[in-house]
Amino acid sequence: MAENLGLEAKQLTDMFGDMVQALRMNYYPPCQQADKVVGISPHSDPIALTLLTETNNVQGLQIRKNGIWVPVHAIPGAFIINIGDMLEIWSNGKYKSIEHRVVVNPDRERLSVAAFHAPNEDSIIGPLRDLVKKEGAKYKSIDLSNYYMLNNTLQGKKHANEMKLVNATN
Ligand SMILES: O=C(O)CCC(=O)C(=O)O
Ligand SMILES: [Fe+2]
Repeated sequence: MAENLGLEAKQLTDMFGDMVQALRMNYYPPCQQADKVVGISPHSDPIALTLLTETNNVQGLQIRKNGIWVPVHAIPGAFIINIGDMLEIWSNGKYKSIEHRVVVNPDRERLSVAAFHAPNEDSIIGPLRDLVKKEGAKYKSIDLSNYYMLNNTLQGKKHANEMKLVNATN
């Protein structure tokens, strides 16, 4: 991913410092009125990178592409990799975090495990210096504790959008 940005791999991996990994297990009971509810509201993950697995192979994850909800057909047993808001910010907007939601199934329960990857607490969240030199910063730089204090509701791409500088073009 770093090479694709014209950087050395180390420049991106160094951003994680002593990396933090957090696991979330999600359980979505079946719902007879599945079309009237959501399993998880639309959001992007505020961290850097998510590895996700649908443990009982029931689909339900959808990503928002060009304003349209697209179902993810995961290969059974494979990880789904989602880019989080931090990677969008570090890459100065070259990588976009993915907005996603989960719909429920009328007949079957669904289980998933998400492994979130983020830097340790003394990190600064902001665009990588070499990218800023070339193209100017499109996002603010703030320390991690303040970053996590940004409104943490599940509401679209909250963190990425709040970090965006007003004059940035994309
Ligand atoms: O259950 C899923 O497939 C997605 C869960 C999710 O988006 C999350 O835990 O942040
Ligand atoms: Fe998520």
